[in-house]
Amino acid sequence: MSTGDKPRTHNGPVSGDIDQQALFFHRHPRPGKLEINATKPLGNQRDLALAYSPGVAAPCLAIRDDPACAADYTARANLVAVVSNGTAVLGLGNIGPLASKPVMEGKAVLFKKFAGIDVFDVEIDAPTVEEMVTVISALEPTFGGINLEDIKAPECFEVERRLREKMDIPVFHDDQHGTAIIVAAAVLNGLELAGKSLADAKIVASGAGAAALACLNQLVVLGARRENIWVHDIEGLVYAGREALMDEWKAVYAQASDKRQLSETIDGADVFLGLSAAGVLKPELLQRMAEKPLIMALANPTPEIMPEEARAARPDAMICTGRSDFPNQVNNVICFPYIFRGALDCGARTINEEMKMAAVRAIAALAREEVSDVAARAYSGDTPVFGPNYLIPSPFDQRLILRIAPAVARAAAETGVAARPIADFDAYLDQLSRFVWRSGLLMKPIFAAAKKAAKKRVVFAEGEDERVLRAAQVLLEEEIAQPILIGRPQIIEARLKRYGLRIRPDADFEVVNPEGDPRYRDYVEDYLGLVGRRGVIPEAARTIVRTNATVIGALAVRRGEADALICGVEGRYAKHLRDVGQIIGKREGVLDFFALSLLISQRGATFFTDTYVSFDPTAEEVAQMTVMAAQEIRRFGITPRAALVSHSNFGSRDSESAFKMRRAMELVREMAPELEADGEMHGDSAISELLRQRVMPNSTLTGEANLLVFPSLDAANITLGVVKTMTDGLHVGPILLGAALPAHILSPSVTSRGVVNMAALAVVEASYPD
Ligand SMILES: NC(=O)C1=CN([C@@H]2O[C@H](COP(=O)(O)OP(=O)(O)OC[C@H]3O[C@@H](n4cnc5c(N)ncnc54)[C@H](OP(=O)(O)O)[C@@H]3O)[C@@H](O)[C@H]2O)C=CC1
Ligand SMILES: CC(=O)C(=O)O
Ligand SMILES: [Mg+2]
Repeated sequence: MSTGDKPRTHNGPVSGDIDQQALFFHRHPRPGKLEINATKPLGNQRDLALAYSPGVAAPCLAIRDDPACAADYTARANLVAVVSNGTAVLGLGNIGPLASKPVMEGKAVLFKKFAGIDVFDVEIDAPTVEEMVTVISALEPTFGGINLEDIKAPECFEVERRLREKMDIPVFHDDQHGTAIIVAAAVLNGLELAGKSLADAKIVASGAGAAALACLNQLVVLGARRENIWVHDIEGLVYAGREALMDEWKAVYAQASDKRQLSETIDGADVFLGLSAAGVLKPELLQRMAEKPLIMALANPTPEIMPEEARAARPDAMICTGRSDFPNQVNNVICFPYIFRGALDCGARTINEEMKMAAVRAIAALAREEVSDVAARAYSGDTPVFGPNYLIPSPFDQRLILRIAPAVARAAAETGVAARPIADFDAYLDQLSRFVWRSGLLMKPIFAAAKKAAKKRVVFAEGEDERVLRAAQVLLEEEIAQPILIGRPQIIEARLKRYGLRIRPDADFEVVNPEGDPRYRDYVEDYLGLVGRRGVIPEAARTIVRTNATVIGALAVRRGEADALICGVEGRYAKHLRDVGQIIGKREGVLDFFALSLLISQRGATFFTDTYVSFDPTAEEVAQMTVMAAQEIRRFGITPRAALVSHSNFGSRDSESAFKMRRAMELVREMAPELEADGEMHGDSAISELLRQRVMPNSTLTGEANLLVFPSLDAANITLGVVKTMTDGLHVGPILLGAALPAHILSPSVTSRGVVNMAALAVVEASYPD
C-alpha cells in the first residue's frame, strides 16, 4: 500500500471459481492484457533510417517549430494515459498503485476495443495531491488526454481541478464524470418511464465519494433539487454540523436533519443511487421507497443489493447495476471510450460541461431510438424496447460510438475548445462506422444470441481433449450451451482435475461413453440404416460406433439427443466430413458442403470461402456458396459485401477459371439480387475501392469487400493461411455451410477459445436455423 489512509471497505472476493479463471486468464498465454505494436514496418535499412536516425530528426524539428504538428507525426493525438494511484480501486478500496494495474490495463483494453484509442496505463506511487499533480502534469508532452481512474475522494476533486487548470489537453476523471454521464442518462430515462420529474424526485445516495458526488452534481445541473438529495457514507447521513469524515464537497449536500441512517431517510425515495459498497441496501428498506423506484446499485464488483433481491422486494422497481451479467448495466464504460474519441478527433483542449451534456443526451436518446436489425444483434437477436429493463443501451451497442463521439466533437467545436474541428460530419460518421466493424467485437452478437437460446445441447466428439474440457467449462459458466462430451468418464474426470477445472461429469454435463453407453445398440441400428447399403457390414458398423466419436456425435444430433455437433479437434477434416455427410447429410437443395472461414485481424473481419471442402467448385457451386456465406455473415450483425476473386479483373483474362467466376457472378445476381457483390476481380480490387474504381467505376460493390469468394480450395485455403499469419489474425471456423443440422468440423490447431466460438455459433444456428 502506498498511503496510510484509513482502510477502505472491501467488497470481498467474488466466487472462488471466477477468481481462479481470472488469474489464469491474466497469466496466459502471456502475463497481462496489453502489448505495444509498431505501426510502421522496419523491414529494411531505409525504414530504419526513416524511423530512427537520421530521419527521425525531421519530425522532431517540425514539432519544435510547431508543437501542433505532433498530432501529424506522432501517436500522441490518439494516446491517452489511464492514471491511478490505486487509492479507490473499484469497490476494493485503497489497494495501492501496483495492485490497481490489472484494472488500468483493463480500462486500456476497453479504450482500444470500443473506440480504437491507444492507452498507456500509468500507475503512480503518489499518495498526495501535490505528488499526483506534479507527476501527471509532467506527462503532457506524451499524451493527447488524461483519464484519471480510481483515485479516492476528496483528493481526486483537487487533483482534477488543478490538472485542468495546468494542462492544455483533456483531463477527465472517469469515476466522477464517466459515471455521472451514464447515471444521468439512466435517471432521465427511468424517471420518464415512472412519470416523475427530476425536480421533484427524492434521491437517496449511498456513497459520498468521487463517483457519488459527481453524479449528484450532474443531476443538480439537470434540475434535481439539493433539498431532495440525501447522502450517506460510512458514517451515515451527511448532515449539517457533522464533523467526522466531512469535507467541503460532501458538505454541499448536508441536510439540516436529525435523521442519521439510510433506514431513516429512505422513505418515499424515488431514486436510490449506490456508489459505495456491497450489500448496503437491505431488501426491507425497498418497501418504503416510492412507487416505481429506480434502484441504481452500482458498486463493483458486488452491488449494494443484488437485482434478484431487489426484484423480489419490489416487483415494480427499475434496477441497474454496474455489472454486465444483468440488464441495465450502468457503467462508465458506456461513456469514457466515446467521449475521448470525440474529444481527440477534434483536438479538444478540455472536456467541458457542454461536451458532457451532449454525451448524456446522446446516451439517453439512444435507448429510446428504434433499433435496426444490425443493432438488434447486440441484444441477443431481440429488438430491445425502451422500458424498465432497457433504460440505457448495452455497452456492446455498436451505435454508441456513432452517437456519442460526433455529439461530443460538435459540442467541443460549438464551445470553441476544438483545435481541429470536424469539417465534414458525414465523412466522420463513415470513418467511425468502419471502426465499428473492424473492432473485433464480432463474436459478441453470437454469444448474446447463444445465451438467449436456453442452453442448446452441443455434443463434442473429442470430449477428452483439454481444449474441449476448458471450452465446456466456459460454455457452462457463461450459460452459452449445455455440453455433451463423448469420451471415457474416468479419463474426463482425471483430466478435469489435472487442469484444475471445476465442472464434473453427470452433475454438470452429460458424458457419452463409447465403451459402454446404454444406447449403443440403437446407435448401431441407426448407423446401419444410413450406411448399410454403402458397403458397411454390421460387424464394421458395431466397431465404428464404438470407436468413431464423430459418428456417435452425428448420430446423437440426427436422433435429436443433441442440437449441434462439434468435431475435428483431432484427425483429418475429410474423414470427419465423410461421417457428417453420411449421417447428418446436406440441407435440401444444397449442391455441396462448403466451408467459410472468418479471419479477425487488426484490419478487421474478413470471411473467406471455400477454405476446406470443395476443391474445384462449379460456377453454380460458387454462386451457392456465396449466397449461403452471406446469410451466415448476417448472423454476426454484419452486412455482407462479396467479391468473387480471380486472376482476372473484370474480364481482363478469358481462362476457364475466369469464365467460371464470371458465370457465378451472374448466378449470384439472379439468386440474391439484394446482396452487394461483384466480380470477377483481383484480390487487391476486392479490398481497395480506389483500385476497383479505376477499372470498374460502376462496380456493384462499394467499400472494402468482407467476403472473399475464391475459384478453388487451393486459392482460398492458401490465402487464408498467408493472411492469417501475416496479420497475426484469429481464425474463427471453419464454419460448415450446407449441413441439414448444425455441425462444425474444426481444425486440429484450434484453441479452446476457438472451440467456444464455434460452439456458440452452432447454438445460434440450432436456435435460428435461417
Ligand atoms: N458502475 C460504475 O460505473 C462505477 C461504479 N463505481 C463504484 O462506486 C464505488 C465507489 O467508488 P468511488 O466513488 O470511486 O470511491 P471513493 O473511495 O471515492 O468513495 C467511496 C464512498 O463510499 C463510501 N462507503 C464505503 N463503504 C460504505 C458503506 N458500507 N456504507 C456507506 N458508504 C460507504 C465511502 O465513505 P467515506 O467517504 O466515509 O469513506 C465513500 O464516500 C465503488 O464500489 C466503485 O466500484 C465507481 C465508479 C463507476
Ligand atoms: C467502473 C469503475 O470505474 C469502477 O467501478 O471504479
Ligand atoms: Mg473506476
